[in-house]
Amino acid sequence: MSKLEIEKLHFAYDKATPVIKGIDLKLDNRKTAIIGQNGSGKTTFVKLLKGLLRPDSGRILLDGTDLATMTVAQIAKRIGLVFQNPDDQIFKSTVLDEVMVGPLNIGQSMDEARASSRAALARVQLAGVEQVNPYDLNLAQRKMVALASILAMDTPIVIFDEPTMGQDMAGKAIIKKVIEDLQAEGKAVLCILHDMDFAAAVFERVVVFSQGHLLLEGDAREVFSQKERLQQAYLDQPQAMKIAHALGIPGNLLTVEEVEDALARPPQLPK
Ligand SMILES: Nc1ncnc2c1ncn2[C@@H]1O[C@H](COP(=O)(O)OP(=O)(O)OP(=O)(O)O)[C@@H](O)[C@H]1O
Repeated sequence: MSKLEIEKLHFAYDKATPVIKGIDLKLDNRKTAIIGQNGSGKTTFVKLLKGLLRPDSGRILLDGTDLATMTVAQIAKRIGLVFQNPDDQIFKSTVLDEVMVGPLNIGQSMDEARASSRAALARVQLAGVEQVNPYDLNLAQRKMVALASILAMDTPIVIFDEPTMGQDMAGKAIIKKVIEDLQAEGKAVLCILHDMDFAAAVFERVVVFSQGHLLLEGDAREVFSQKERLQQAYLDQPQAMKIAHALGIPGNLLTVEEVEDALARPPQLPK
């Protein structure tokens, strides 16, 4: 598995207003969610990881090599970033041509790019729309096209910026499966999310950003159980955990399924 290590990272768009303030983080083999209120620096952080912005100080090591010494092409083969807004990414006039851009850019042959792009479209349930103009699809579908274009590149690290925004239950289920399959394939997955329920249901590790700092990080259950610290970052606990607490169910449950299981068990009588 590819390793991404972030050391004492600092960044400001404008020197007077620092945005990333000394972040240290190592990606490991756990699926990792980044949460944090609007403007806490999440998107800026992942743009730094992808080499789209350069740190003011600190280092990002990709498998031990400083990202600052790598070319855009070298980074593109190793790190895929699915943008929050697909329209920042889409510019071709057919879905297939659009998805093929990334694979062709990183050196896949025409045949390889066509095959990997068709397979990626099938993974996001868009088989059959290859010849459609992406702008004849709705926003949720365009987000899937943008996701497919990154999947087709088969990078060892995949970063998502708000993949579930604007997706219905079916779309979220597709994204959940994609993320779980990527992990099963040995890839590192990092995902910015506002949806605490999705983060709790899908991710093993949660990183909390607050005003450019890393406020909390750890296993999802442990992080989401820290209600007061989350409130400090203007974040809420997952719905299932709040319901479980309201019902007096112990154990900091993360998902509706865990609550259902707890309710189905016979009550524990006090000894
Ligand atoms: N291109 C830019 N130029 C100047 N300032 C920027 C730029 N992009 C973001 N910022 C500022 O940097 C700060 C962090 O923004 P960023 O988008 O990284 O936060 P975020 O946590 O991803 O927010 P959101 O959840 O709303 O996407 C904000 O104050 C934002 O206004």
